[in-house]
Amino acid sequence: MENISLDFNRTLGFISQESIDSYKADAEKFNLALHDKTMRGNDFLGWVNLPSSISNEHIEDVEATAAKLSAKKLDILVVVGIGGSYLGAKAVIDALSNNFQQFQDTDAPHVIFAGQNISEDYLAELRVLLQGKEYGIVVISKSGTTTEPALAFRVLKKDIEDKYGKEEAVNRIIAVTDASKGALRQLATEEGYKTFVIPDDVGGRFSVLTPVGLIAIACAGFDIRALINGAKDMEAQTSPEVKFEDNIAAQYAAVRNELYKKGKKIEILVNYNPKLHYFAEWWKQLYGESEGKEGKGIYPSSVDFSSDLHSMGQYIQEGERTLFETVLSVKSVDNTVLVPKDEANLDSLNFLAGKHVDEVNKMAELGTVLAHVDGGVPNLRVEIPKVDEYYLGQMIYFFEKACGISGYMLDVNPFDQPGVEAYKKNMFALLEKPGYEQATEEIKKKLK
Ligand SMILES: O=P(O)(O)OC[C@H]1O[C@](O)(CO)[C@@H](O)[C@@H]1O
Repeated sequence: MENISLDFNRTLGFISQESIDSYKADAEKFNLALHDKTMRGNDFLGWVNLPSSISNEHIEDVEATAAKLSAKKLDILVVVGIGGSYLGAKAVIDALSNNFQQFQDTDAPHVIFAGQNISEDYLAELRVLLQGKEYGIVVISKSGTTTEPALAFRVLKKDIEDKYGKEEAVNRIIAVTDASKGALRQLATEEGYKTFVIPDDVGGRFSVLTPVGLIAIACAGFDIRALINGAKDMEAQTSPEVKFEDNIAAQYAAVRNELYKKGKKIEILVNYNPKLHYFAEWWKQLYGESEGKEGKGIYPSSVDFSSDLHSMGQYIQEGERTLFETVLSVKSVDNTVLVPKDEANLDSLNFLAGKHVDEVNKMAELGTVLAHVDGGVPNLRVEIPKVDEYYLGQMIYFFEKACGISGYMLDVNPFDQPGVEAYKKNMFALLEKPGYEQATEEIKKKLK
């Protein structure tokens, strides 16, 4: 069985192999610390051995729940959540779905999302869509109190109860939340929703392999066992028993930290497959929320190539030299399109006649890497044999483990997110939430 692989040779013109190797001791120490739970944030390390600890009974429970919902012949499943409570599911479902899935008649429901923004138009247009559809809801919140999903669910809960009646609505709602605390836990218990627990020791951005991601991915009709198996294999391949020189998670952490020390402050995750757009969104939260602390951290960015070569290509080629790229390179595609010969050849593309379109994409990828490296942008490459559940599972765990090691190399706590509270406090003060009277007064003075 092939594995995903990491190639950082096109960073060696900017940093040395010796400098990368100098991270060996730290990388191995920090990897071990993730398993021994001996460093900061050690209350949130449940993800480290999660893949190998998921029981068959749990998987069967998730699959049975998905089957029960699907038996209702749902047109749509609405997943309500924000941040890590939706990005993992969105990333995996998008990566595995037909590019035009919304126009496909499939046995599985179309999975769409809500509560990931505060757009009145989005919610209004979703409500209209749902009126004419058979649907269910998965509402996900680890804290159970995040405003965006809570607001969306308050609206959608009333709608689904109005449409189906209270009793049937309960059969169409699944809650994924804390085992014992939070508003969503209380609501789910009072209403009698089928609930799944987000383990206390797994933070949102690391929770895609818990019911947070698994329920929606299973309802979308995808193979969560293969996803978990990929993650399980990568858990083994990046364990502390695997030494630095063979451990791609440790190496990725070392290379990105050495590039950061050399002034490369922005990492751009690059894909050449539009289905991976939301994988980058998931990766941005994972790294941005784990490392952006104490005035430090690589800023995680992303582009969709070759499309964004026509929008961001100029900056990446010739802008401020604080960038490096990590390219997600998919080895094999699922379909075949050959370039046809055209007698008139007005577009002068007959030199491509008979080639696979993916061959053009691959040469665009290689040509871009060479141009960007020549332009002063170090390049790493993660090769993925194909985009399926198994290799997505490998990718998820690879980036999670590397993130933990990298955050410790940066000397931050990778597993908290104190900075996310600032906007919430201001928002509640401006909305005059009860209990925020003093904050309201202060913020209004600030606005005068
Ligand atoms: O699942 P919850 O508790 O609603 O949190 C959603 C997201 O909001 C954050 O807590 C940030 O506010 C993320 O860490 C998390 O993934």
